[in-house]
Amino acid sequence: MNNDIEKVLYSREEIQAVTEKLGKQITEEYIDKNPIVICVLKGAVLFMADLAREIKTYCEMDFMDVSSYGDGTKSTGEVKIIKDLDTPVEGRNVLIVEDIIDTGRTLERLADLLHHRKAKSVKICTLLDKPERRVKGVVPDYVGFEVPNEFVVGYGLDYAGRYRNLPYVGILKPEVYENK
Ligand SMILES: O=P(O)(O)OC[C@H]1O[C@H](OP(=O)(O)OP(=O)(O)O)[C@H](O)[C@@H]1O
Ligand code: HPA
Ligand SMILES: [Mg+2]
Repeated sequence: MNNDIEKVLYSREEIQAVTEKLGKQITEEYIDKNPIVICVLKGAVLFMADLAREIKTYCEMDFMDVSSYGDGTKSTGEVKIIKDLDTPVEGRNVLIVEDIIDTGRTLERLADLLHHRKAKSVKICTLLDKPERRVKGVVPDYVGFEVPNEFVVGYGLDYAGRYRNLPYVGILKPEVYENK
């Protein structure tokens, strides 16, 4: 599995350090606000699990399964909601946790939906931001790292369902997906 990686971009230690920093900022901002922290499945699951332990104030967690990449490396353009939230968001402060913002389509769809449901505030925390590929005007409030315009995997991010379990984020060798 490690042989399919061209280059490690962020090590486990670097991810841990940035997650602690983001957790501190989020803790300060959300003290006494009891936010609903929403994990966007499946990619954000590892980041959510680590970030949540760095949020040192009351919060609730919920999960939403959204998919637009299927098994490929290109956005299909269609954002499918596979599992919705269990918690009503009306009047609540909501923090969306993502692994990556790429075209911005997923986040735009989600943020619109939460505003439509009358959330009091909607903010976004993403481990990775790939601004070069943006087609929608989504601007995250908390960002771990800005990544180059490459298909990255690991620490939750997949190609065709694989590599989510890598403890680091790396660039996948193009031959891995070009030979498909
Ligand atoms: O900004 P965008 O171009 O919309 O891309 C970002 C989204 O794409 C990935 O999800 P994916 O659809 O692959 O689902 P997954 O998390 O289950 O892998 C990623 O986890 C983000 O949710
Ligand atoms: O670079 C990426 N890697 C994995 N999944 C993704 N979903 C959007 N961009 C990416
Ligand atoms: Mg994916």
